[in-house]
Amino acid sequence: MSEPTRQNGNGPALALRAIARSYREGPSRLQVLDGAALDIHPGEVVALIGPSGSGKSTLLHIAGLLEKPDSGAVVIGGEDMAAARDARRTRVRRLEVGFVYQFHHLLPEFSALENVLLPQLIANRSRGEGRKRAGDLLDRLGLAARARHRPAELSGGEQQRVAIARALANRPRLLLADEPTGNLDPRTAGHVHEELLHLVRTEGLAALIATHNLELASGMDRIVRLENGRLVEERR
Ligand SMILES: Nc1ncnc2c1ncn2[C@@H]1O[C@H](COP(=O)(O)OP(=O)(O)OP(=O)(O)O)[C@@H](O)[C@H]1O
Repeated sequence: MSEPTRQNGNGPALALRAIARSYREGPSRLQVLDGAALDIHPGEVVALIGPSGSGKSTLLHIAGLLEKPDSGAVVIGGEDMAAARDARRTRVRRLEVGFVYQFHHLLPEFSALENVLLPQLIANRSRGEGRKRAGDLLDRLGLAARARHRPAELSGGEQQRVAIARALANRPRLLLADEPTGNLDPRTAGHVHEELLHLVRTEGLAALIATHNLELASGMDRIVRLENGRLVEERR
């Protein structure tokens, strides 16, 4: 199978076009997304805001190829992944998309370093190269001394930093994050958020970060708000 091609050029890293998604709700359907559209260019960090239940997680799952829209296009690197076959979607998801959740979802029996190494082994990177990348990312997140610790031996902030390193391990073009600091105390959340932004910027990624925290949102390049199933650019 061919490698996903990097057609960065001047095109967006992610383009969402007319995304619709509804869920069954008893006898009727709940239209969560109804024509949502968004372009994110390489190097851009976009905050995704909207009230609880407005569809932020649904939108992130669709952008991250974890879920399919009912209609619309999800263009990653110039290719519409909504129309792609499942094997292709899985491959692009593994190599091109990094995901950070509110809870770390690290594998408890593995060390921090191994948790960052694993997605690289799944993507067929050599163990040596993978360890180097994992060590480098943990180092940049201030976790050099914690690399051999298991998740249960780490603080909440440290666990989220490992989850961030894991998301970036395969050098994705796109980082998607769903309340990545929502489970941390405000001070730690601020620190981890700054480190996440710094890494995203130095790696030149595009990022879409859902947050309820308007202060964190205001530090990003743009803010988009989910409203009645559509994305509205927030004026600043
Ligand atoms: N798999 C599903 N089946 C049925 N309904 C769903 C499913 N996933 C989400 N929903 C519904 O879709 C709506 C949007 O949910 P979603 O989790 O995307 O919102 P959100 O903006 O991320 O909310 P929060 O800020 O509370 O995390 C909600 O009403 C939810 O109940």
